[in-house]
Amino acid sequence: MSRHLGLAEEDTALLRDSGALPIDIADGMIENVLGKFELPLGLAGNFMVNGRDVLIPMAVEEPSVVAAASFMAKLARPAGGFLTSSSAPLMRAQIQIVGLADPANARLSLLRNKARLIELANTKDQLLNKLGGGCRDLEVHTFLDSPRGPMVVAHLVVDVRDAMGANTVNTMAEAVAPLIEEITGGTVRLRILSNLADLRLARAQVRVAPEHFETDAFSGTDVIDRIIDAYTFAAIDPYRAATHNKGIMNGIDPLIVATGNDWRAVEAGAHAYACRDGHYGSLTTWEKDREGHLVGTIEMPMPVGLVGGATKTHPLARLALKILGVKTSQELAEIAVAVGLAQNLGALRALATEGIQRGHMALHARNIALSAGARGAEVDQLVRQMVQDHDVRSDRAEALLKALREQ
Ligand SMILES: CC(C)(COP(=O)([O-])OP(=O)([O-])OC[C@H]1O[C@@H](n2cnc3c(N)ncnc32)[C@H](O)[C@@H]1OP(=O)([O-])[O-])[C@@H](O)C(=O)NCCC(=O)NCCSC(=O)C[C@@](C)(O)CC(=O)[O-]
Ligand SMILES: NC(=O)C1=CN([C@@H]2O[C@H](COP(=O)(O)OP(=O)(O)OC[C@H]3O[C@@H](n4cnc5c(N)ncnc54)[C@H](OP(=O)(O)O)[C@@H]3O)[C@@H](O)[C@H]2O)C=CC1
Repeated sequence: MSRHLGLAEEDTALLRDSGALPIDIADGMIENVLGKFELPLGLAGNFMVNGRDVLIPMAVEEPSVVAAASFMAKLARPAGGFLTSSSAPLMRAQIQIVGLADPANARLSLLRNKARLIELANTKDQLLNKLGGGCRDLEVHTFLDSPRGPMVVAHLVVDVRDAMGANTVNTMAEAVAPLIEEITGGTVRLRILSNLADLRLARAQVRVAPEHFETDAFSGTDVIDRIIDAYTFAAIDPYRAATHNKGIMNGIDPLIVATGNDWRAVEAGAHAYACRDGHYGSLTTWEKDREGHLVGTIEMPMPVGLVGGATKTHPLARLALKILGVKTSQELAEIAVAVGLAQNLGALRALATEGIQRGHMALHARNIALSAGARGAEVDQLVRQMVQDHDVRSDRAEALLKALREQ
């Protein structure tokens, strides 16, 4: 496996070693370090993204996630896998201005001084400028009747290149605050990025022919219609959309965690974007094309980096990026949404046909066996029995284990 992944000796040792994150590095990452909390790191296969085969490292505790993603990536391959694109890595930093008698006037004064403000912001990150990034634009939003009086919010729009960019844009926002006060005569309060990263979008699309969905119980066309009904349910009903989008994040979060990125930022952006039209809806769409093939798309914010945060400090995050073979944050973002799309399809296919429990519980049975106290070969024996009997429960696992040990 290591040879197939092109890993060096030390990479393989890192994966085998339970001490992949040295305690002194962990101690430098956060405060009051007590120890380390580990998660399984799996590898989803079969993914082809823009014609390139790519293995997906996934750090996750939930069974059947890696299997479902791999399964759907396999179904996607005959029609070319996933096609992706993305916008430039643009993040927004917000600067809140209060105490203004004349918000409309303040807005125009800020826009008149746009070039000065951008220039000042760009003095804060010479390296980013050299790399082709930097502050690109200024937007000004006015809230005339907030419960605390008028409020003006300036947005710095910053190309953060291969960083997630929170620290980068926060530094810029703090740097321009005094000039903003001078220009507007108001008082600056918050200076912080927005996690609604709606200018940093990643997109993926996939196409699957009906024959790949065919089973003994369902025709391929029937499965496609059922998947589209399932999607429509999420599109119209926020109670369903929350679960549907959770299924998408089942694929995305494990990749974000494995690469040392900030999953809270990705989650916040995803759900805020899902209600951009004033209605919480699906992050994906599922339709049938003229040939009767199922076509799925996803478009959502994906603020991820290859530098900064824990991406460089956590040894396994570096290794995950090496396995992915990505060179830019945009490539990583595009792969992340492709995995989210595959994961969504996996859940919809199962839910719309046989139901989620058979496939999920068969894999979850290992967890149940482990928590009942089974170890080594006992785990497989318990799993085999529970799956065969369609009876995956803790009390059953405990009873089976007791009987096994008494033999
Ligand atoms: C679980 C499966 C894939 C079984 O599916 P299956 O058809 O019973 O299994 P199979 O043994 O025939 O395997 C089919 C393929 O699945 C993959 N596969 C199968 N097993 C493995 C494995 N161990 N490791 C890696 N890959 C695996 C693999 O690609 C394999 O093909 P092969 O390689 O054999 O040619 C299927 O039942 C499935 O996709 N279920 C959906 C599971 C799911 O979505 N889980 C997420 C958790 S539920 C949740 O939290 C979200 C939800 C559901 O609420 C979201 C929503 O409501 O929208
Ligand atoms: N609301 C939120 O989401 C918040 C998140 N955070 C946290 O912020 C962290 C991410 O911030 P981020 O700004 O990415 O991290 P860093 O500040 O650690 O890294 C970004 C810096 O890396 C340098 N750099 C080197 N190579 C590149 C390159 N190719 N592209 C871009 N920059 C490069 C840049 O300049 P230089 O080295 O010269 O500075 C850049 O400013 C995460 O840990 C996140 O959890 C923090 C606050 C709020």
